[in-house]
Amino acid sequence: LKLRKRDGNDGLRLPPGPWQLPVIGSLHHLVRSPLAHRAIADMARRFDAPIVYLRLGEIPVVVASSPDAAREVMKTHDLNFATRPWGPTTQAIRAEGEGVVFARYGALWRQLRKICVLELLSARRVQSFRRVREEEVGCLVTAIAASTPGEAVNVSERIAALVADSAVRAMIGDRFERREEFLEHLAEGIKISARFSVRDLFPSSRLASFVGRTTRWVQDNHRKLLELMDSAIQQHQERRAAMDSAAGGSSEQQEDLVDVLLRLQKEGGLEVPLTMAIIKELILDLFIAGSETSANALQWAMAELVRNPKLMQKAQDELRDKMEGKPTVTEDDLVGLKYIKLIIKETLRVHPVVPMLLPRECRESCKVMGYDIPKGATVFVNVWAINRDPKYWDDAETFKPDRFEDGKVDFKGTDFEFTPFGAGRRMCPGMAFAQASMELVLAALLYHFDWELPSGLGPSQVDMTEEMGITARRKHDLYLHPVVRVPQQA
Ligand code: HEM
Repeated sequence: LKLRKRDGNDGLRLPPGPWQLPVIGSLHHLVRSPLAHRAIADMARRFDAPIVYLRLGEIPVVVASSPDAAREVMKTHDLNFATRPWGPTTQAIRAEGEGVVFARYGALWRQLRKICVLELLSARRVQSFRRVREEEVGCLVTAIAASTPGEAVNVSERIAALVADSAVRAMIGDRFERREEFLEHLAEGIKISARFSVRDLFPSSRLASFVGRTTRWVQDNHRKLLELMDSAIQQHQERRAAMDSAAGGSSEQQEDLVDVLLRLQKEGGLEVPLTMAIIKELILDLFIAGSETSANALQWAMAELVRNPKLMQKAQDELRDKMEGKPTVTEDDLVGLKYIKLIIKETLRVHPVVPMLLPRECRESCKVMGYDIPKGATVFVNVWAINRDPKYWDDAETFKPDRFEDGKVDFKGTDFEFTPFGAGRRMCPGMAFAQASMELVLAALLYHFDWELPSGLGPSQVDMTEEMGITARRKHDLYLHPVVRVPQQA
């Protein structure tokens, strides 16, 4: 790995980066390691640089790799980096409505963001889905308790199904007839979107567009998902109309997120009208942003705990002391529990499921850490590297939830050595939603069961191989034997 010349690029002082080849730029430095966050962390360490510059195909890419660089991107110059790149794949599928996650900075994004923060993902709304979460977790515990004795349970699969089911109920409601079909296409979409799209790296090349089959797959899948959203919306409208006429126009019921959006659309008065296309994209965005992330974080948490039986025991002792044999875990029981929260924080430090945050784009040339960042560059923040940097963390590679006990560092977006949800204007608005679902699931799994590894496997042998999809997830499913300790009341 040689240092690319720092100067000499139109007089710009670009951040250091590896040497480049014509056409492909720095791509060859990443092909051997599909886990880009690791390869780029390695580069930053070798250059001893807080920020790294690469060129991936035609795209200039800058990766902030220290807390100070992260602060400059997400606080000092937040507004300048508050847009997302708009590559050919995004363009192709978001022709009618941008959604919020990949929306460009502007009036539409500002409005959708406000709707997310104030209406869809607010603490009050998250609280309104408490019954959904408790019921779904109850079903999970029942299913695990009923599993065949002596057979290991696929914990990864169970967690993913629970998170997806809870999300469908909160977002589209209990009665969506095409639920299975929707979840299947969503899973397929998540798989395809994780594929590398040649066309996005060479947006001006017609050849890349020709070989870029991924874009077409993504497009087909997206079209199908939109059609399914159409039918969900139609079902909502029919139900609402029936209820309104039965109740003389004053029906009150628990709203799911589609209900909320349809109500806001009807009330009107918004700066940018909420079209059906926007509503559909927004709901899909929330599904994709919300399910994979929380499910993967929970799987990592369980894997870390079986690797560290003493920590698992500590969490179980706290839960079982507090609960005194109560037959079900409810969200009231979580108040005052400390260790579960520390475990979730430490999981997101060691396994930040969105390891380089989502890409931002530099709107106007500016300087970060004294280096020139060209207009149009794609900008990432390598939180995976920052979260494991021994300059900021003692014993950085070790899973130690107790490190957060003094409460000094949190993931709320003000401590730049720890931003698994990002920071600033584009920070994750789903933090409260994620926390509520992760805490209850983890508490129930640890309270009702003890967990044993398949025979012959010691804690240090638990496979922790990582795979990059749209999130950094476990490559292999986690299988464990549950032993019921506190039976759940039917
Ligand atoms: C462990 C769980 C989660 C993690 C680690 C996570 C992490 C993130 C990260 C890193 C970003 C990008 C931030 C940036 O660019 O600075 C993001 C954006 C976003 N997340 Fe989450 N997220 C989680 C759960 C959720 C949930 C449950 C929802 C909604 C139900 C959600 C909705 C969103 C949305 C809408 C955005 C886009 C925000 C924007 O671009 O303005 N996330 N999330």
